[in-house]
Amino acid sequence: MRQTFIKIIRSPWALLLPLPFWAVVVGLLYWHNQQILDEAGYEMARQRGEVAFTLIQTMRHWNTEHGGVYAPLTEDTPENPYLDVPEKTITSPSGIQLTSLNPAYMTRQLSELMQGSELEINLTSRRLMNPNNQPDVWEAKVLNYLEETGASEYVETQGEQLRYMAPLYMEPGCLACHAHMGYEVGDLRGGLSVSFPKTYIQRMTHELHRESRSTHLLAFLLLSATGSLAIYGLRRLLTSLNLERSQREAIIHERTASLHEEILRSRESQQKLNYLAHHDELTGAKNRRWILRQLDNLLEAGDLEPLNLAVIMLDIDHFKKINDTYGHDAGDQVLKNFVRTLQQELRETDQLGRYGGEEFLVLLPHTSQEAAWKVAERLRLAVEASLTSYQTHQLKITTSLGISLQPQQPVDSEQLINRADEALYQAKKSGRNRTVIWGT
Ligand SMILES: Nc1nc2c(ncn2[C@@H]2O[C@H](COP(=O)(O)OP(=O)(O)OP(=O)(O)O)[C@@H](O)[C@H]2O)c(=O)[nH]1
Repeated sequence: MRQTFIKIIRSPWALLLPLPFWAVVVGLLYWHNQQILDEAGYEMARQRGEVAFTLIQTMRHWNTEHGGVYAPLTEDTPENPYLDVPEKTITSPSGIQLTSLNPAYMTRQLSELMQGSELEINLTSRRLMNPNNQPDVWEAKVLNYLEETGASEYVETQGEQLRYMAPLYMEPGCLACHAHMGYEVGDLRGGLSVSFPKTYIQRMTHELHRESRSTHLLAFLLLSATGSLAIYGLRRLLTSLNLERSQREAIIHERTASLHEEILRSRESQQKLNYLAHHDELTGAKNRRWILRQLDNLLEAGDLEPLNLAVIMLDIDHFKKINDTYGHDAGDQVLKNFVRTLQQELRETDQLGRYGGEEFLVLLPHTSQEAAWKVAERLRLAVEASLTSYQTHQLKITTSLGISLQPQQPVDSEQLINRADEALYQAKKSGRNRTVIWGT
């Protein structure tokens, strides 16, 4: 989900994303606003119709309350043929003929006067006295509606006209003229319709519509631009975060690698230290400390029968000569080859260690004097037969060996070594390249 979001934001089309989004949102708001404006237009039309109706109705009340009013009898105001009241037409003391105008007659005259103007009114009747009050099709339909629902008004657009109609109910004052038609107080007698061109409302709402359009367009542009800017900012933030992350990853990678190297180095040096703790660096044989401890351990373990542990001390004959003749490096090579030769001849349980310089110790546990002699001789002969290649030279050496055996009366390691050393000394003294057992 998070990855998909990041993928969308980073796509080249992401900056255009706010456009359809805000087009839909602002479009809906605009549509809603249009609905409100249309409703406001309808309300304006209704109020205009209501005002006109109230004015006419107030005049009709006024007329009714006076039991009709007199106006001079003229060609435009003839006697009302549908009015059946006493003194319908009278003559004033000055000889002017005055005829009685009831509310219906007066309304009709007003309606005729208003004809052709922007606002027209029309009086309609349910039970006709005056055929001029015949409702048109729309009015007849609305009268039925008003009678059925008891609604106080009705507004509708008809073609290019907005039409408003409100009911007229029979009032006590009206009965004087209309009782003979069978009306009772409260009966729907007819209605007064008001009509005016739709353009009247359109004129008033046009400006509002225009303003609404430009406001919504502006809002759409601003919101889309802000959205695109926000996405642009987000993309930059993502890029910089990404960069920072890769830099951090590179640093971590680098540090991990160097840490790894460091660990390897320290492991290697630890291994070397461990090795050097037990071995002689030049020859690879066990070192002096180790071989002496090993001897102590063998003696302390106490599982050795007397005369069953042999210690051989051996020394290269005239080794100094090799150093002096061929150099120290040649001497080193001879020492290494010497150890290799000895190791090849020894069992796994036998221990070889460098005692010092060109002197070595071999520990032979569970070995009798006879067996130790054989081993020593085998070693001596192997060394004698070996050759060390150094540059163009093939160097030959011999070795002298002294053997000491653990006696009946136990002795310590130092005594055993001293005895082996003494035997070695004897071997050297008696001509070298030989084996001597201590005490024989
Ligand atoms: N190249 C080399 N020489 C060593 C090493 N350790 C000791 N030596 C040399 O070994 C020689 C031992 O000489 P000596 O003690 O006189 O004994 P040698 O010459 O073998 O004579 P003998 O033992 O009497 O036969 C000395 O010259 C030491 O410097 C080493 O690790 N490498």
